[in-house]
Amino acid sequence: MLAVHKPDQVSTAWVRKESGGASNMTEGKNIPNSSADVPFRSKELRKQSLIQHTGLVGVIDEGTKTIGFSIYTTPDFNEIAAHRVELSVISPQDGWYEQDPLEIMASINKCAEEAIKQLPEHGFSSSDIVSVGITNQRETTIVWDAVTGKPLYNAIVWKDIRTSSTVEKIVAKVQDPNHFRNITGLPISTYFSALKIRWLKDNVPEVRQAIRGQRCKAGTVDSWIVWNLTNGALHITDVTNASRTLLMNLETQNWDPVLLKTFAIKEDMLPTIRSCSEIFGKITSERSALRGMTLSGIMGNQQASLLGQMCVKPGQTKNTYRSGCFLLCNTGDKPVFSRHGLLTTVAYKLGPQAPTIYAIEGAVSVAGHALSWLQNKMRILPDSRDAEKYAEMVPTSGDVYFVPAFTGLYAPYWRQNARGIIIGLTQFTRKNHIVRAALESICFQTRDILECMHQECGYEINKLHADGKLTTNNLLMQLQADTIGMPVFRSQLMDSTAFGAAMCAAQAEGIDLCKFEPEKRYYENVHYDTFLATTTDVERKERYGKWKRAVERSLGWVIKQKKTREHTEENYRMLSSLPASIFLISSFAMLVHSFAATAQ
Ligand SMILES: Nc1ncnc2c1ncn2[C@@H]1O[C@H](COP(=O)(O)OP(=O)(O)O)[C@@H](O)[C@H]1O
Ligand SMILES: O=P(O)(O)OC[C@H](O)CO
Repeated sequence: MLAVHKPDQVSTAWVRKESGGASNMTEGKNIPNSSADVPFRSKELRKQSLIQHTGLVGVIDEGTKTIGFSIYTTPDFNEIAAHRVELSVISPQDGWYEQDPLEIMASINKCAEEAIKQLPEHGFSSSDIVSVGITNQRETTIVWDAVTGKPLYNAIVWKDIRTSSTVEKIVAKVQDPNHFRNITGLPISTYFSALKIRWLKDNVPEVRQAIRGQRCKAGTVDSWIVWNLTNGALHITDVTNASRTLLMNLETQNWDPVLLKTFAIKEDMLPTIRSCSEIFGKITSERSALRGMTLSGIMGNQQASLLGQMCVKPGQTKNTYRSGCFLLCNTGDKPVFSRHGLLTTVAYKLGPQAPTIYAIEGAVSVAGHALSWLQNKMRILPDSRDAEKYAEMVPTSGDVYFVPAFTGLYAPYWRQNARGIIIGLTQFTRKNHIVRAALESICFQTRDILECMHQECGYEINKLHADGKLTTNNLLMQLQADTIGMPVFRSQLMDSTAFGAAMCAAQAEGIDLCKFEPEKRYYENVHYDTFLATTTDVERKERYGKWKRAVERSLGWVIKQKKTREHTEENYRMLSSLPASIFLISSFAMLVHSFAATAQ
């Protein structure tokens, strides 16, 4: 059941044609964005407000698949100019995902240049941009030479699993995948940057050489962008990105000496950790059309969308549906440590003196990516945007379940040895059933995480905020409500991530974008489409039970990790080179940490 939801009111039927914004969804190589492509889904929301503008904010949105630069008016939030391009992924081996750091910078520069060119037609110029914010894919790691400014290897992308065997070795040694959880909030997993930096150090001679010469810098993509935009003057990251490295102490919000020692990473390689919203410095790169502008916001993209969705009160939860899915639940100023596989992360810190707000997160590695796979590899979908049309042609998935564990399963399972399965096939199964099962897999994985969140935090989560490209798929949204038995509020803002990042950047300049309160937003139109559940408890229980059985069958498929370069490199001795004493030190330090925490 689908309804348009105005604040405090569920109104008449939603008309699909009004959703609009299709041009923003284009998956072409270059994704043009005209002035008509303001970030709202409904045409009615595109009305220019009559309020006095207080300057423009630019946002660099560096996603895994798409890079964009958008320019917004303040204090209202209207996207008046934007340019987006797709970013290539290099996959030299199964489970390896890399991106070219130079392509990242070239794309950012291109997007900024093209977006700025659109300003005069709206009566603005680049000098009206008062601040620039960055939001980026998290965990993805880049190392570069501080002297030449050149990358020393490709970026290793968050979902890359080349360090699986290292993870297994560490876990075997410490006997607990959660050994560092009460320091970092994270399990030991291929997902996080520490493992990637360590791999680069052990496997790339140029990196080792640069480390020896004290010229090696490492960081997540935000740091690489800032370094380049400031000609190497700033090596910084923000606390949300730092909280995804497995190197940051959640309590002190500094690099943790024990973890640095454990992964043999020198602190001087790493960026300084700053808040999400402050005046970081000026953009000086002569390659950038943003030269002379102030950089004042940095946030990991999933935390940015939590903020952009206005999930500012404990218990408020959002899910961003993109290549992966990322559910974050705001837990206020106290970190909640998970016992069921969720991550504890920094949600935001809106200024050096502002309180740190935490979130608990469940990450799903494969969501929209499953549709891309059906499109590009299986070729049963002409385009992932056709998924809704294909899935609607059948009333159910025909009892087919699809567990897209292409690189193992993330939360709440954290099983690297799982692999994808499609189960329940009969002679009547058609491609439409499989497409529908792929959509349902996104919904079931979301439910897995929501159940955990409920158990971990005790919050009565009774609605889910949804955003991300995939949410244009109405059937997906309806299936989601039907799977979890609660309303799904689809944001009318096309891009909550950019909104969160824009809020951060604007705030440092003293401009409040919507004051972080939904009711203070300057536009008064529809905020959300609401999708209401149409299933009964019994139906949900039965289908979810089957999903769980399918997941069971996907676990443990990989008996031994495939032999990769990582295993054959003579010089790769992560754990053999890791003296037992380090683990003793780390265990001792953990005891001290726990003791300190208990004493408070
Ligand atoms: N209109 C759509 N309908 C269904 N799926 C879509 C649509 N647009 C994008 N996708 C899916 O969303 C994913 C890409 O979203 P995007 O936000 O560009 O990715 P990323 O977060 O990785 O940068 C792809 O996996 C694609 O399959
Ligand atoms: O750009 P996305 O949506 O793939 O974001 C990736 C996440 O930040 C990874 O943790």
